[in-house]
Amino acid sequence: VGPYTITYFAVRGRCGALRIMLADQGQEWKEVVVDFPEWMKGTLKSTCVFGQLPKFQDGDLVLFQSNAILRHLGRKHDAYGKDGDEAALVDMMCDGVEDFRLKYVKMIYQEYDTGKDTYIKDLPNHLDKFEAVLAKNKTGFLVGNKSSFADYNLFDLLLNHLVLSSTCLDSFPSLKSFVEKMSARPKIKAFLDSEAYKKLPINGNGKQ
Ligand SMILES: N[C@@H](CCC(=O)N[C@@H](CS)C(=O)NCC(=O)O)C(=O)O
Repeated sequence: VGPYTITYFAVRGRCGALRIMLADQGQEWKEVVVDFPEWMKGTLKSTCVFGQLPKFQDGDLVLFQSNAILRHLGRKHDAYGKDGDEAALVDMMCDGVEDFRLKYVKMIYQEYDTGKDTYIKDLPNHLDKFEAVLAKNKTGFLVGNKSSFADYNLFDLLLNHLVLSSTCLDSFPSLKSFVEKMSARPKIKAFLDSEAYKKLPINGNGKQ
């Protein structure tokens, strides 16, 4: 096992992308699973910088905020663009994925029953932005010609959306081929096929 430890609830949630990234980069990591009753006692929460999980340890470095963790891993594993300009574009794309993820999470946790259909109807207005970037770049990645943490983040969120609506990518050929290619990368495929991945629900409230 490498230097990495993820402390999180037993869900994919905000650790989906970073687990896929670690797997694809050939890294091993330790999982510390926190159950909700234990979390509610507040002891661990009081030690978390923003009172939330995930917590990520890289040796003595302790990090919170899932996107900061992705950036850290991007820097360490050469998945942050080839130069400063590409790094800026990777940041931009990751922030775009975060905006999209926040909308998804709001629908799942606050308005699943009343808002799911509208959310699905409105999805093309979010997907078309990523479709355009992939179609323009032509390499199969959001930025440059190799995978960055923004790709893993988008890939994870698209997998969630395919569970929500299996046909949602049908009119987005670049997104469809992006998901197919990412899914077929041998280490990602092995991870997605693993029990460790399959046993975890996507979200903490059982909605998907
Ligand atoms: N911006 C933070 C959000 C973290 C977050 O929302 N964590 C949730 C679980 S996904 C949490 O810890 N909830 C329990 C609580 O707030 O007490 C990130 O990206 O890591």
